[in-house]
Amino acid sequence: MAEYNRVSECVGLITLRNPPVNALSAAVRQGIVDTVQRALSDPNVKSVVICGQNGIFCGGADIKEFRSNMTGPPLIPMIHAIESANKPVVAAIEGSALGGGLELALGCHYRIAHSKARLGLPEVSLGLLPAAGGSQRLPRLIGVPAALNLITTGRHVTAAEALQLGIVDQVTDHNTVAAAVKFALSVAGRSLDPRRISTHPCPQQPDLDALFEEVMQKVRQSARGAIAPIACVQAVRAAATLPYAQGMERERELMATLFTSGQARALQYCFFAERAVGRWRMPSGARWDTSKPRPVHKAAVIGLGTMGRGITVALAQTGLSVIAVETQEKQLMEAKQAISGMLERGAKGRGVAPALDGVIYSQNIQAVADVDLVIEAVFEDIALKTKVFQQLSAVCKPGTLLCTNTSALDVDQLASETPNPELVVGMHFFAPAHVMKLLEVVYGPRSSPQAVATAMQLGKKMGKASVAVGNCRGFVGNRMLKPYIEEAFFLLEEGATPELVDQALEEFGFPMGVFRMSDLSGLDVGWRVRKGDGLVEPGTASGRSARIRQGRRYSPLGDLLCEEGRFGQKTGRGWYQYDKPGSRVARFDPWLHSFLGAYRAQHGLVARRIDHQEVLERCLYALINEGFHILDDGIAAGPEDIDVIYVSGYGWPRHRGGPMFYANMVGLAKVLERLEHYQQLHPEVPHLQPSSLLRRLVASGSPPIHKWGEAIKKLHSQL
Ligand SMILES: CC/C=C\C/C=C/C(=O)SCCNC(=O)CCNC(=O)[C@H](O)C(C)(C)COP(=O)(O)OP(=O)(O)OC[C@H]1O[C@@H](n2cnc3c(N)ncnc32)[C@H](O)[C@@H]1OP(=O)(O)O
Repeated sequence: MAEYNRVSECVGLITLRNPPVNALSAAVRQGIVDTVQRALSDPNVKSVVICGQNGIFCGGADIKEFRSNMTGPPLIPMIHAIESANKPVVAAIEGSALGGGLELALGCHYRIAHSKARLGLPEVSLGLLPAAGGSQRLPRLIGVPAALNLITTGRHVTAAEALQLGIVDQVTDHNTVAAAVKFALSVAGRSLDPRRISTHPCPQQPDLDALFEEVMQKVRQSARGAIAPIACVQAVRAAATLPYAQGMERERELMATLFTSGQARALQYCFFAERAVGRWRMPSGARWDTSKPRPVHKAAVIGLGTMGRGITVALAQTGLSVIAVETQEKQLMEAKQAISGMLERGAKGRGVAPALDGVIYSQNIQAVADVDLVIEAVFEDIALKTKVFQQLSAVCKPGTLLCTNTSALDVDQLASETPNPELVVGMHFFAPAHVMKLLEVVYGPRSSPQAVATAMQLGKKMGKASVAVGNCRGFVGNRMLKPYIEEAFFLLEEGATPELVDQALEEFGFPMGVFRMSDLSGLDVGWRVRKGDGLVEPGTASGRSARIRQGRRYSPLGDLLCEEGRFGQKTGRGWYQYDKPGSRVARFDPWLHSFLGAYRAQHGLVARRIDHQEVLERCLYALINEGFHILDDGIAAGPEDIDVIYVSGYGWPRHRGGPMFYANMVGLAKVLERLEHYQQLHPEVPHLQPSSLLRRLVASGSPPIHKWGEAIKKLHSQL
């Protein structure tokens, strides 16, 4: 919908009305077409202003419409009609002008923005390109290099940067609509030809071919298989080399391919999934909209190792006052220096003052007496954490929320050691905690809805993709990672190499394959866990029985590497070799390959040829299968929760939508069939046994992913 008013006697004011972001739905497009026509045909109107209601200009095309039959007037002729108008049309940009919203503004003759507004063409992040003329108009307005940067990254720019680039004509700190109306009056009657961007050539650019070649190479490298960034470069190239009409034809062709692609579906699914996980719910029936978070003004972090430092920075950057506690003086001093450095670097990047005064350092746990929330980040040891929780329960004011940063420990056990288990939740941060997007908020059976709501809200404030998950070993992310890593080990035993496995996974789109990732995080981490589980035995035994532990197939390869002191990058040796400890470039290691040969000989294993397809099926389907177990157990509320966790914290390629979305795309019946196939070949591997939920979903006709929730409920009620 678009509302029309005449203001200041001779300015037609068009207001887009489609909460919450004034997306360009069919009704809004129709409204714009009608009101523009009305303004242009009214002889009393000398100029026109277009704005959006509720302080937001326009969030772009209505993404929900993309999966239905599009009706209503198309965007391109609508924008063209505005640009060809014989009266000046001014866009009054508050809040956001994104995607089709900015394309609409580029069709206007002038653009006035509020200083807090953000502008951008983020279509690439939805697997698309700015196909309402944006890929053709923006390079003509701001030049090819700047347009390439904005269109291929989808980044949003501030009003100040937009002014500097020449996207907007004026920035105001005051009422944007009033400024735009005043501006519209001042330009009434002026020639509009120079203001019609589509009629301009692109600004001259020396050595265009070399520029495009360089950009294309960079984009291919960072895209990791995503096709939209490449199409964006091709569309801008058309703008730079073809007349406008032909450029528009190229834009249309490229968009036609992207629009129906699986990648666009995956990326748009991620967009909505990220928003859906904020609407969390617990098996008890508690939900986001019925649970009120507690106000948090002051927080504390206990333990200032790598995780505690990152968490302190993340909290301080939200403007909270933070008490950072470390009992050892030397470590406290080192942490203070490191945290100050991180705050300073972060503030520099964001052009703000560092929140150094927001952090108070203390060696004494008593200092946290009056905080609203504590995040304990001491060493991953249940006895130590229990002790800290007992101290905190004695020291903190009544009602203080006690959060534990743990990647695998039992949150409920910890809660049961405190007098108020309802105040305890897990907050599983990922290293480095001030950088990584993901936060798993872990609730136990006794966590109160208010405690979960508070942790979720705090996560959002810290800019995290926060996902509420149930309490189980490894929660969601690490629990699914276990079968994935185990399959990779088994593949090595059977004849694969770390290079082959990593290459298959990296070609799939992971930034790092499983072995390069393990080298980065440290092989000793898993070793310690396996030792704790009683799985590690001396490596001298041979044969099949030496590779069966606790009744299931077990590969001791990781343990054997650790026994050699090969902990990964930090020791300069792991699954690969590195120039020196801490170096990041992984190189082929002849030692590792002869070690694998000797290991296979010792255990009577005959190496066979393994292809990329087997690597992907075994590693990914084992991980996905665990995802189905997690859904069946009610640990994750829906497939979106799992997918957001994997895309934002585990490097799953976003253009493949997350593991559960991927399973849906591949076809549940196919995933089931391949799991059954591998399970027959490896009966001693329980994680290849298809989950009963997967079987039940296939038996009920493999409903599409957005219907899994209903299907799971129905299937559970039939049990
Ligand atoms: C045929 C096509 C031809 C031409 C090409 C044009 C293509 C496009 O324009 S594609 C769309 C490009 N626009 C975007 O990618 C912007 C997406 N939106 C955002 O980035 C943000 O929503 C925002 C910055 C505009 C506002 O952020 P915030 O205030 O944090 O709100 P939320 O993100 O939580 O969003 C609130 C609510 O609105 C829904 N929503 C947002 N944008 C759209 C949209 N473009 N279409 C449909 N719905 C949108 C969002 O999903 C939230 O609702 P739910 O919580 O119910 O999911």
